[in-house]
Amino acid sequence: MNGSSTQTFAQSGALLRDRKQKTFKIIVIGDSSVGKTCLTFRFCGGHFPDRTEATIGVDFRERKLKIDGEDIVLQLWDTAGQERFRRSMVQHYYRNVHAVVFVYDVTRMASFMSLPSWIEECNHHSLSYNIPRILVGNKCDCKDHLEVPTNVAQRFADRHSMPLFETSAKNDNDCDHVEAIFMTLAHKLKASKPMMPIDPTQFPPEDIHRAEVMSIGRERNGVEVQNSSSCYC
Ligand SMILES: Nc1nc2c(ncn2[C@@H]2O[C@H](COP(=O)(O)OP(=O)(O)OP(=O)(O)O)[C@@H](O)[C@H]2O)c(=O)[nH]1
Ligand SMILES: [Mg+2]
Repeated sequence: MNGSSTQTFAQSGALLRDRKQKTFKIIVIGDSSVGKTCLTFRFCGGHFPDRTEATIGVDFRERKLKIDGEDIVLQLWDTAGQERFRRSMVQHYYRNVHAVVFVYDVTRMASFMSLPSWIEECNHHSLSYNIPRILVGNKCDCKDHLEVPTNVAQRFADRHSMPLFETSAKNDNDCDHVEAIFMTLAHKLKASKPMMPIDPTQFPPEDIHRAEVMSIGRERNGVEVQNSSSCYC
């Protein structure tokens, strides 16, 4: 394992630097404030970020891994949970996706209740049922504030044929490790049918960057940008 990095669209040209390297696009979706940014930052940046703001559009984070002697890149798309910050980007999220991570907050039942609508959005964008999908309950460190019992989440996960992981981007000592979750996914992806490297003609970062900048401009002009709410514990 080596070479972690976090980056935004502005730097994303680097993602295309080696077309032969297998790159897997993983989208991370779920309600605002469930901890998508913190989870992806923990895996790619190696620690819990000091502070986060609500994601606007999407942020890229990527990490190179060596699996069975082969270099692969996990490219995590940390998407915005707030509808107004994701509207213009949704089409891009779902293009050429190799895996989906659904995130809810174990201390906030509403975020768990929203999961069907996130699944529905995936289905609406014709995502193949064959691509790996996993369910992640975040903020397990807030033990005194649990609202989503594990057995309820497990039943939901079983119904949707997804593995369930409960974790904490902040402190994963007592729960599933963020590292292990993404490594499990990486092994699964690596073992799946041969993947095409991301094709720059179908994945033009410049266009996406333009879309993101436009979206930021619109939102910053029209509405005050809210910070992510903090932990519920
Ligand atoms: N206690 C605790 N707090 C967390 C954890 N993960 C995230 N948080 C906090 O939850 C808040 C929201 O985290 P973000 O990662 O910004 O949430 P998000 O899902 O990316 O939100 P959007 O970008 O708006 O969609 C922040 O205040 C984090 O510090 C965790 O595992 N434990
Ligand atoms: Mg975010």
